Amino acid sequence: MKNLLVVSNLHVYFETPAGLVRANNGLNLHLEEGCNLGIMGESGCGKTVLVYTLLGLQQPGKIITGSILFSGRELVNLPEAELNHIRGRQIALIPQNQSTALNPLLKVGEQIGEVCVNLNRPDIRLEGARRLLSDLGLGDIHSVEHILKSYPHQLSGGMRQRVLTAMALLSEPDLLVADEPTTALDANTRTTTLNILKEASKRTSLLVISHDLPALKTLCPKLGVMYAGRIVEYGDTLSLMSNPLHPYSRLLMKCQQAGDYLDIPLTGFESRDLLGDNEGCSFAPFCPQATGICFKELPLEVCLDNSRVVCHLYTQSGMKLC
Ligand SMILES: Nc1ncnc2c1ncn2[C@@H]1O[C@H](COP(=O)(O)OP(=O)(O)OP(=O)(O)O)[C@@H](O)[C@H]1O
Ligand code: NI
Repeated sequence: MKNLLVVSNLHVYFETPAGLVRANNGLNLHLEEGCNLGIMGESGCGKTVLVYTLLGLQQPGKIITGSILFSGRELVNLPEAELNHIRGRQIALIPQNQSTALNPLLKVGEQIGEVCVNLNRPDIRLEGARRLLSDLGLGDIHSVEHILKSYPHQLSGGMRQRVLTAMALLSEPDLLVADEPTTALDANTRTTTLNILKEASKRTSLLVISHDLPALKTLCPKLGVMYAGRIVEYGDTLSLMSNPLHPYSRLLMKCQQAGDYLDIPLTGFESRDLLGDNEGCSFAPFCPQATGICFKELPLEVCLDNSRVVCHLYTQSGMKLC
């Protein structure tokens, strides 16, 4: 299948008073057209930085090198005017926090109208939004009308999620990025959100960032595990879950089985660890299988059947480099 997104050796650094924060540090990933990809990793490993970099929304003070090919087009260093054309149109975002993502002072219908104007698509206007909202699980047209005339605070979490998803889908994007779509939701809203995203994935490819492994299992056939600014393992979601290869992935899966929540750092890894220019593997200090080389040399990516893993355990065994 053709790749929609190929990220190669992406570095996103921030200059801060404490030093250089290496938030994405040699990150590789690819997403095939029509195939959803999930990314999981504990808090602070650089997931949201990746999302904002894909959308060209990083703040001043950052240094970005590497390559982001989207539909064959290089996004790194693309002029703002051209990025503007891609952002929100070909790549859309459902932001992390649905309760603050909508303007509390404007009715939902007005906000959707604004999106249409920004997209320069007056043709889709509210008619398209009505259809989308109804396709996203509001079969009853009166409910749709009710939503359009409501202020965000008058809606339930599930309804706000439908509105945000409908707004993101209005431009018929090729890629929809959802940053932590189920975090901090009650069980009902979480189920609704998963159904909405499933419906959305009939129209577009999804990149889902989440701590919620069961949600990723439901939505994404492919999974990337992220640690300290890198994807350390990539593969089929089901096989990665049942047979993780990277020692960090093994730890993640074990914690999930035990029901631990990944907002709590599970390795003792802290943001300040992104400050050092590690010679070796960032996970080595926490890795039960680390050997001398892990502290000295950065492991290269190794390709196994359907997966990729960045770990000396596999480079040492003579497996094929990607
Ligand atoms: N503009 C910035 N300037 C300096 N450091 C930044 C900036 N943006 C992000 N960072 C740092 O980059 C690191 C990664 O942050 P990021 O928000 O991507 O984490 P995350 O994986 O999304 O975590 P969470 O799961 O908690 O959302 C953090 O240490 C953060 O403090
Ligand atoms: Ni985040």
